[in-house]
Amino acid sequence: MAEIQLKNISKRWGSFVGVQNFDLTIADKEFLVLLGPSGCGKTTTMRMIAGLEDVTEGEITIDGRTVNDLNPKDRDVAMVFQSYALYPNLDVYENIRFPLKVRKIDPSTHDERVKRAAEMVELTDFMHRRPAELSGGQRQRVALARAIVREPNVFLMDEPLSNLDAKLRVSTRHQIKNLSHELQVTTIYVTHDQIEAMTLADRVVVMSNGVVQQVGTPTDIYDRPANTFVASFIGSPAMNLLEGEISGGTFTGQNVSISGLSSKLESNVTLGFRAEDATLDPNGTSSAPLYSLELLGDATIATLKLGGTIASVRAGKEYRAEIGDHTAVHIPPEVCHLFDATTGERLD
Ligand SMILES: Nc1ncnc2c1ncn2[C@@H]1O[C@H](COP(=O)(O)OP(=O)(O)OP(=O)(O)O)[C@@H](O)[C@H]1O
Repeated sequence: MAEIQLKNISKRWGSFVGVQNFDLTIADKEFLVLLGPSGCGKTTTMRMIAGLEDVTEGEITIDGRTVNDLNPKDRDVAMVFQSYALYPNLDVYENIRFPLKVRKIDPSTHDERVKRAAEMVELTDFMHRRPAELSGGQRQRVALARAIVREPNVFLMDEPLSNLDAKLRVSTRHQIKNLSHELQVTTIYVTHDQIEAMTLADRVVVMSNGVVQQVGTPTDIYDRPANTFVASFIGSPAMNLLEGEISGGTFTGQNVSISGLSSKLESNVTLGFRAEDATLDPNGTSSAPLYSLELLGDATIATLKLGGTIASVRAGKEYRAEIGDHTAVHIPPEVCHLFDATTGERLD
């Protein structure tokens, strides 16, 4: 059981703000992902929870106990880093066993615990290899097993997949998802990869410049981004954003006109729509030249020039056209997201 509360925590180095007023309760057994671009404060937040970085302001509690002044080793958290941090001269078995020795856990339990952790990450056949004799994926699994073997209250994972090649990332991601289901331990996972965030998280925290932009389930964040930063960070391709104005329920801008929108708004807005929500429809209301075409196998992404903006539309896998061809596009009003043109905040 481990509920973590971040009570308005901030981190400053001199006048530089790394993390500002982060306020969130992470439920027991929750898998929370901190997502954002490089330098947005994800690792700093995690290091404050681990006790590797002082908190400038605010309070962190784990199960109701304030841990601000507690040593990392007394917080009952296990960390997995992007660099596996294994001991090169110890074999897999001894690497996994290491935290049990350090914590002076009853030696008669070690063998069973190490074997169980190794089995969970499918390392049973590699117990007597040294790290240099393992692939990157296997090394990361040793690091995972070394965290699991401690049976901690909290897992903190900092970009654990980023040193792996694309295929291994996917299989290790599945393994982490499966492990987390099995272990039911509160986990905070840092990544800048939105696919990892969407596939692993119970809730995602999107950060930018040290500030939380939105907290929600992957579906919330995808379907109702709180602002244009989140809208353009989540989703591949990114959400299309068009500058324009709305009046009497009609948006006009970037050579596009869309009717049937909220008639309450009379202002400059940013209109967003996702590639899969628009169609290349011969009866579409707007026409635009094709800028590029990407064949993905299961679909084709057509990129159009809408006024001064490039926008992507997902078309069928058979779709073909020449660059420069004019294509009609249909953007139904019900798929549109509206944001304040100045602040970027969601309006509807
Ligand atoms: N010890 C430090 N002194 C001063 N600034 C720091 C220190 N550690 C981190 N920062 C700054 O704080 C900001 C947040 O860093 P942090 O490592 O948390 O970002 P991140 O989101 O994890 O990025 P990445 O994905 O690149 O790891 C960055 O601008 C970074 O340069």
